[in-house]
Amino acid sequence: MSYDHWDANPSAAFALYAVELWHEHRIPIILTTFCALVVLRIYLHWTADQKPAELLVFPKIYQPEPEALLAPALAPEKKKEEVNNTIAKNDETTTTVEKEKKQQNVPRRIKGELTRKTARRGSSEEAPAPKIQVLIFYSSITANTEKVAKDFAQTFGTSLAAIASEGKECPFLAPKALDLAEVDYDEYFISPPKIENEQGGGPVELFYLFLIPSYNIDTINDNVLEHLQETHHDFRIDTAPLSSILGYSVFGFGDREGWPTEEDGFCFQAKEVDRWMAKLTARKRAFPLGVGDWKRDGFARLSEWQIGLTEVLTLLEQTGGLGEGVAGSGDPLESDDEADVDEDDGEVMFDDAPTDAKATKQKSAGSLEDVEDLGRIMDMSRADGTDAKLTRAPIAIDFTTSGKIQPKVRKATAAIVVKEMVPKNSPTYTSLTKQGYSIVGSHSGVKICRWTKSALRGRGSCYKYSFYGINSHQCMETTPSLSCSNKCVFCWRHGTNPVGTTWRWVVDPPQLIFDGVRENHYKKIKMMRGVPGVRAERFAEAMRIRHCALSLVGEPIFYPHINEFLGMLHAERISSFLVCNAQHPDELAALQHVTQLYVSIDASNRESLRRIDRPLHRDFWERFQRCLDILRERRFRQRTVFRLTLVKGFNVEDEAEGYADLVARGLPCFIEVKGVTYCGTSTSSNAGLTMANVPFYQEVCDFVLALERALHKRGLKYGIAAEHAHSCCILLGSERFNVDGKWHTLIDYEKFFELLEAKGPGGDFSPEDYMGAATPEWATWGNGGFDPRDVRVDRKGRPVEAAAVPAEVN
Ligand SMILES: Cc1cc2nc3c(=O)[nH]c(=O)nc-3n(C[C@H](O)[C@H](O)[C@H](O)COP(=O)(O)O)c2cc1C
Ligand code: SF4
Repeated sequence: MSYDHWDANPSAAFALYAVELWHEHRIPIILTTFCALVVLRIYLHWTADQKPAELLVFPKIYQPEPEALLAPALAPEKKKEEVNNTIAKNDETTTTVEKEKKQQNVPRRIKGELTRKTARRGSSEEAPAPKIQVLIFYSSITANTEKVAKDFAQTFGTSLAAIASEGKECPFLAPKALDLAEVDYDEYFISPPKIENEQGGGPVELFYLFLIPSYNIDTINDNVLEHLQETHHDFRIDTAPLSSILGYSVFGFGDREGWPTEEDGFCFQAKEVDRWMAKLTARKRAFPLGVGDWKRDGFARLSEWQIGLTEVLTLLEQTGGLGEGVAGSGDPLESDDEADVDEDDGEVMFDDAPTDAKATKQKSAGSLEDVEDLGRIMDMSRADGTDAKLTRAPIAIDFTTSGKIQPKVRKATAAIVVKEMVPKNSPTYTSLTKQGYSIVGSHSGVKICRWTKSALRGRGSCYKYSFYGINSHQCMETTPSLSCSNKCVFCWRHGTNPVGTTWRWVVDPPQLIFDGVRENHYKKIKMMRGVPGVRAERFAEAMRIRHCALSLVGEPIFYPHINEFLGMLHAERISSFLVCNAQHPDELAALQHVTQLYVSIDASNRESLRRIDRPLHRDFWERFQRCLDILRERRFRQRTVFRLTLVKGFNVEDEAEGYADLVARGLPCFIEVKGVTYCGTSTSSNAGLTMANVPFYQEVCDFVLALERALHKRGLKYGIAAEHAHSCCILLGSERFNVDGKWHTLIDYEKFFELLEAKGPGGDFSPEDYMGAATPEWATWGNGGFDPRDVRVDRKGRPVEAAAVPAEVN
């Protein structure tokens, strides 16, 4: 290359030189530049990690003030120093101006959770937890309630002070008693007042209690009620303006001397306050309405109510809510109209569907999983301390032929693939849980019956209260075997229960079943806490099961460890009414003492029985008769009952004579006759059953009179002892239970347990040994059988004078 022209044209010469240079050294130039860029990139990346908050794309509005970035506890100097340090560090890579700009324009990067302004109750977050202020509103004319309210505030305050979770400050402020004659209604009942936390800091949430004596004369109560009602109806105000309070509950004082029943006005104003508060709070009834007679049980009832409330507030403190369940618990799935619930027929179904949905989502389990479950169940049983031999199931028991029990032990391979009767992912499980059953283990179930709910609401117990003195709200309805060997046309189990003649499933240990059914029963009772009309007194009583009806669905004596299960009930002084279908004579013969032993007598002859019960056993009639013989043998050991279910067109007409023959064979202590309940399911429709098959109460009466005549004709000493028209049910008794012209159908339960404890489950004692007091007059034949203490309602919940409503009866 020549450089002669440098002088003539230096710029052209330089360009020429640069091009030449490029051509000669372009590879090292490119590589050097590349390396320099890589180094720069690494450096920038590294410095970016050091300053994560500096994102350049957000506008200024998201930029918090520098002070806000710093902990409020820092001293101003320290804050300034830190800001300077941050800026100085940034200067290493960018200009100060750029740094400040970035500092102001970027949002703070937040790591972890947002800090809530209000800390959740029981949490350890920084913001002060809200305090709970219990306000006790009372009215009082003759000053009784005023004194009670003031004392109550003291004692309740003491119980609340003991509630605080471990290591945490007590969330409750001292309860305040407020006289409704002095408070400004607008301040408390149009919207909850803003209450100052006297202990300083943190918000205050409110819980309302009411102590209300009733007066059928004009008093302050009328003003209060009028105000509550007007507030609810005021179109300018939300219909539930008090929905932000935590909960409420009402207790009423009254006088049974002047106002013996609620229909007569006992505690009527407390009921009214309860009703309006439910509306104003959007059903935040935290505990059922309590009522007490000022002169008799007022204080006992009040202290029960207080115990219940303490439990509710403990739950509130721990979870922040009133607990799962029905209206009043804050459960959003509840009916949104209190009146609807008030007017239903008492049937509140617990839909376990979410669980089902989960269950159905589970992938289908194979036999291998069943084997694992079996292992699990056995392990659990041993952990429980249950006798290992009780868990050595599965046992394959052949129920298809009668004779001495011969458990057929199958080949080893068959035992390995043994399945659960009702696996969680089965349609049967889904269907049963949708109907309100809780499935326990793999073959047991528990459900709250309609009468238990009815009794909790003071609307009457089932016929077993009238006949045998059983409180329906203390009755647990359960079965240890959901499987049955019949497919009765009138079965209200919706045809979903498994059927079989042989136990071919996993056998759960009795302790697992007992614990599970008890736990689920109580859980369902607790869910009734917020239901309108539930009485605090009965609710408290219901938390102690006293009776078990082993009759829910399936065949209880199908369960191989039924005697052990009964032993567990009796050990807790829970009486047992066991209903069997007269198809398992061997198991019946092996059955130890139960409080009352039922055999279903669904027909008087072979053909009728086949049509009605649709039995799976080929030798059903022989089995049936053998069961009657066993009952006859046992009549001085067990309190035996024939249960006749009348289905018009199937087993009523002209069958009284046939039934009398069966009675002559079995000689039961009692005969219960009831009209069938139509459940309207496909099972019943498929079986050709319609409402026309349901007998009227008068028809049941006619049948019973015909049966009585037929019995007398045969020289059998039976008479009509009691009735429960509401359930379409009538009881005939052996004269053994008629003492000096008075029927004694009630049971002395305490005596039964004493005898059992003294003589053992197979001990020698007779039904007369635990015969109870005389049947109450109102329950005897001709008097209807409805407990005068309860309020009779029709299916809409309206009080009625007399009704014969066929109902679910077990
Ligand atoms: C005039 C009068 C009317 C009453 N009316 C009823 C009533 O309708 N229903 C009821 O259960 N109790 C009724 N009682 C009973 C009171 O509710 C009961 O005595 C209550 O404990 C009074 O509370 P106090 O002293 O706080 O006012 C009535 C009492 C009086 C004196
Ligand atoms: S109907 Fe049956 S389960 Fe219900 S309360 Fe009466 S006995 Fe108990």
